[in-house]
Amino acid sequence: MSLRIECLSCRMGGQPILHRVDDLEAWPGEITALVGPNGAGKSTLLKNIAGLVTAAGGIVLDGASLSNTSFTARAQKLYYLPQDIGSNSVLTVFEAVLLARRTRTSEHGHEALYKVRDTLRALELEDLAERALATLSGGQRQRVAIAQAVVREPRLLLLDEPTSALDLHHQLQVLEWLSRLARERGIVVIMAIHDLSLAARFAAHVWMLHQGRSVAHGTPGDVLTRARLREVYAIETHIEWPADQPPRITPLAATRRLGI
Ligand SMILES: Nc1ncnc2c1ncn2[C@@H]1O[C@H](COP(=O)(O)OP(=O)(O)OP(=O)(O)O)[C@@H](O)[C@H]1O
Repeated sequence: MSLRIECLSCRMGGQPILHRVDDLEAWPGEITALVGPNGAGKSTLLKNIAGLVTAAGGIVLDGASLSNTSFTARAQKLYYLPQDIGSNSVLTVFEAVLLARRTRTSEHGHEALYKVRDTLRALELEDLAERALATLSGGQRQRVAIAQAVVREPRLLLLDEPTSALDLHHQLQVLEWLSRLARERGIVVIMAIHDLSLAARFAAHVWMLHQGRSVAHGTPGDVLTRARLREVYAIETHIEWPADQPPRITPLAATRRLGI
């Protein structure tokens, strides 16, 4: 399975948001990082792929256009994890993840319970299994949302800043686990992310958006250059690609005052 974006344009609130975003491809077994400054159009692009927003242009999954696929049929193939996942639910963590599993498959009995337990264990959520969602911290809630996404076993996983609320341990733990899942299950994972060091470390491909346009795509080394980060993010950076350590992209200074 691969996903291809062809000449995608989108308007929201009467305004053009995405402008002919073209020639982007994501492959199974790998994480594709979607990067760009605030308002670049990352969430809008993910919502387009998920079918939550109407767009003109092509979204092609496995050679077939998703644009003509019903929302229900899309939901069988993909899962979109939004940026805002606030919840006041009285469901427990276990019930919420089980419900996510059961709405995806019709399996009965122990299999769903095993899947839920495995997923909770992988995300270090076992100790929270009986807690109500409404009582969790932001980072705990975010890990439950990731569990709800993954337990459904989608073929295409769209994650909007999935590590934004996580501490350093859980950022690495979750991204290592997602990388392994992508590899083992052959899932296409597309993840919007602001931390460029994590993008460089975990993504095989990077799509960069700026002002609703695709400005670069390719390997992290090709896309995340000092010159491009200066142009797109208006920052000076120090970038290292050590052979024996993870890549480091350190922001040094903003090169112009941001309008406040
Ligand atoms: N419902 C809407 N109506 C009108 N404009 C919208 C709507 N949703 C988003 N926008 C605008 O579309 C542009 C892209 O927003 P989007 O949320 O896709 O950006 P983003 O790259 O995900 O940003 P961030 O990094 O801040 O999450 C922004 O200028 C935003 O204000």
